[in-house]
Amino acid sequence: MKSVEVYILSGFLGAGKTTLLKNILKQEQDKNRKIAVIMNELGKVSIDSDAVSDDIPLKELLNGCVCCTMQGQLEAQLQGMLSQYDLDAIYIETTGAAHPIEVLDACLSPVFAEKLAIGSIVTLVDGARYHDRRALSIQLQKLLQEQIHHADIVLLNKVDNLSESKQASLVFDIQNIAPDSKVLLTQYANIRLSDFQHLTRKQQKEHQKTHVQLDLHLKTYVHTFEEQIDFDAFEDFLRNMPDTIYRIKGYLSFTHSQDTYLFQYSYGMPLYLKEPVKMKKTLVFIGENLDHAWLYDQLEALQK
Ligand SMILES: Nc1nc2c(ncn2[C@@H]2O[C@H](COP(=O)(O)OP(=O)(O)OP(=O)(O)O)[C@@H](O)[C@H]2O)c(=O)[nH]1
Repeated sequence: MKSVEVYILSGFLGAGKTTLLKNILKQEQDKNRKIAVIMNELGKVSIDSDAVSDDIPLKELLNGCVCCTMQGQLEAQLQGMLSQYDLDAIYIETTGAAHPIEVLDACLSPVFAEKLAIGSIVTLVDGARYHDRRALSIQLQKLLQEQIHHADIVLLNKVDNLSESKQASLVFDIQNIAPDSKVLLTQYANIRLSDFQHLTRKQQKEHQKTHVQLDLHLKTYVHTFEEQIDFDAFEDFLRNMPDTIYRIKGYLSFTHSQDTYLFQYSYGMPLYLKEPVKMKKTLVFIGENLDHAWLYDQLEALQK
């Protein structure tokens, strides 16, 4: 019986996991391989699921992290996919707060032992964020380190935001943490399947368990706008919000235009992309110790 390859895409919030997944799915489809995707998001609503075309089986695990509270659900999803489809590979996109080994553990249930072949753990690192990692809380720094330490391949991504000397020093730092891992410098997570498929998996190393809810205090907040908002006021809000908001994504529409925009924010960088389809105007925030009442008031005020 052939076994289904499983790949785990890991990396901190906004590092480029969905960008990588899109690249990979295109290459897998060009090779006519049958692929399924499991996406795990910390928030209650899914923003990234559009990255996966309708002909690819997709299961979403929302509002929690597979590495702690949702391991059982991941096992159930894997089981369901294996019985429903004849697959070549399953990709699991973890939340930015996930510990890759905990996710791996959930895939190693005795129930699947003969059906799944763990391919590799691919960890993405946002170059500029990693360079400034000391600004993050100790727990988050530890998490970034663990995500790198357990990777079979590390992508130092967003190198377009890094000077050559910073790139070199970060590769050195990463190789110190993960001496046996392959490290690639990437822009928009542009790699080939052969870069990460059929790597020899390392032995599982000892790891320190880091739970999203208990240790990291990472919280999510979801806000839905009824009305269009003022663009300049929104940009002011972004400049003034606490720097412990690490990630925002969702859909917006502004008073100056009839268009809907997909909005992405990671590590200080906002990005607005015109969205052809009208979407509910919902933003998901992820950060440490989020003050929900403050966010609610600030965001509601943007509609006035
Ligand atoms: N400048 C630059 N931006 C990038 C690069 N790769 C990804 N991005 C952008 O970074 C933002 C976050 O990328 P995603 O792929 O959504 O990141 P993610 O890790 O899936 O994010 P979460 O699921 O929220 O953890 C998006 O706006 C991407 O277009 C890169 O190499 N350079």
